[in-house]
Amino acid sequence: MSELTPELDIAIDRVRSEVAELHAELVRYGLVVWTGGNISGRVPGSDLFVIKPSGVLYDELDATSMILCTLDGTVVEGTPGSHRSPSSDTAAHAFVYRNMPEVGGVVHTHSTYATAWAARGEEIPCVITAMADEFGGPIPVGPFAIIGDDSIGRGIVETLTGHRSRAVLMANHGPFTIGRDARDAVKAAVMLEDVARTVDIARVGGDLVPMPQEAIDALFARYQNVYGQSAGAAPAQPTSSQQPTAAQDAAEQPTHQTPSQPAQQGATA
Ligand SMILES: O=C(CO)[C@@H](O)[C@@H](O)COP(=O)(O)O
Repeated sequence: MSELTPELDIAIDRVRSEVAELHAELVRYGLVVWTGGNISGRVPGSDLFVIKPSGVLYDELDATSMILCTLDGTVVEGTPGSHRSPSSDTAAHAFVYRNMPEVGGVVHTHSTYATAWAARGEEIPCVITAMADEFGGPIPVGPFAIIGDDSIGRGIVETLTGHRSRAVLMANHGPFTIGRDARDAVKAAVMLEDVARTVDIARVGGDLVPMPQEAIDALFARYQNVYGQSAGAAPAQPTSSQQPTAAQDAAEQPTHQTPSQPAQQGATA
């Protein structure tokens, strides 16, 4: 296990806070009921990840209730939250982190429309530009696997390795999503449920109209590389009515020189 240096402690605390806060997004976007979903985040530069405790209500979650695990899914004893059992899906998340080094976050939900496609064992065809943007093609179905060993994680890795999609519909179970970090994986889960609902409703009304592959490729490339704000985008300037007065300016001058902050990272796709 990684040596617990002060720098690593800071990184762990940052991931704890982010993963804890992101669970509220699952509730906000209607992706979970009760405790039926989980998020984990890899601690960058280490062989550790943070995951939610099993069966704990989302409004009881905070940074200290997250559970620190090694990449084999073992709880790091003596760390905050380690008195509880980690998520039922800890083995699956750990398997993904061990086998997909580029993945920094994993999410699992039973969101309604995505889980309905999983119940049919049917991939979601890429028939809307929102899918091309976010997933670059269809949302694949993974094998039926039950909790208890590496089978769910193995199914996720075998399905998503080399696939553009950051989401997989595990047959008869529900969606798992991956991302470069936990926030990216949560975004994938949110966008997945949106497109699953749209395509499901569209299909009720009639035949789905396929999109040309070259259009899907072009949309995916644009969205992944151009959409949103560039990293160096200047922060929004206040409008004339919001111009601070001289007094406000003076009041906001720091009493000490703080190091200049890097330009605000713009929102990215
Ligand atoms: O899908 C399942 C159980 O089948 C779990 O992912 C879900 O209930 C959430 O469990 P946890 O609270 O993360 O242990």
